[in-house]
Amino acid sequence: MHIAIVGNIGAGKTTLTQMLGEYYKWEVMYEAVEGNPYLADFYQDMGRWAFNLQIFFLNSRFAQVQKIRATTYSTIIQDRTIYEDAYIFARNLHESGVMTDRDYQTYQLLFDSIIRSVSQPDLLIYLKADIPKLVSQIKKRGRDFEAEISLEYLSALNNYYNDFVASYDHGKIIEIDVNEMDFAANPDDFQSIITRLNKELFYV
Ligand SMILES: Nc1ncnc2c1ncn2[C@@H]1O[C@H](COP(=O)(O)OP(=O)(O)OP(=O)(O)O)[C@@H](O)[C@H]1O
Repeated sequence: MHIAIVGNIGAGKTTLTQMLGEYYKWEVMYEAVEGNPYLADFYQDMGRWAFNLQIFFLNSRFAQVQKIRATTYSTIIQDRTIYEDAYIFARNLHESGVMTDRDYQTYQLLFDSIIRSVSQPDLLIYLKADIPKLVSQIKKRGRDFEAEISLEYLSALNNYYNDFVASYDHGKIIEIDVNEMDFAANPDDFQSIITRLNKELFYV
């Protein structure tokens, strides 16, 4: 089974991926942040590095979905999906004028070829958070290269996330509003997520 957590920067995907992986003994797949050759440069100069970063993420996410496809014996939980790269991040970079038309077209042609051989996740878990929550979590983790992320960027991404979730038709999706939650520190919050997942996955 393939389960994936989707959500904006700072929504808490990585933490929840790790916690659910431990709880259910699922295999976990994180996104490439440490050792990502473009991410820090991208946040310094988006226009220069947008295309390079998108190609890097697309390739790394494609490698993940191929691995997930080849894994038939266990459940895998994935931290962010290939859909978010294309339908949210790349689309936003193009529509905000950061990525040129020709780069975006090249990206899309590659994405279209790739997506034909990608199986959809069995379940998506969308962590929905408003801007103040995202900002406070980004600040809390204190990555230098994320210090300059603007409110406009976060809020444009949130709009694309809402569109994406509203029109998602590749499979099941559940939405968890995390604005008032701290599932890392509060066991009741984590339990409420487990209860929802048990219902969804195991009908209990
Ligand atoms: N396709 C993409 N285009 C641009 N930036 C991306 C893309 N995919 C991921 N990123 C960036 O890579 C970093 C990923 O960090 P991380 O794995 O901690 O996830 P996150 O998005 O911060 O979410 P969370 O806090 O929910 O785990 C973030 O700065 C994120 O914006």
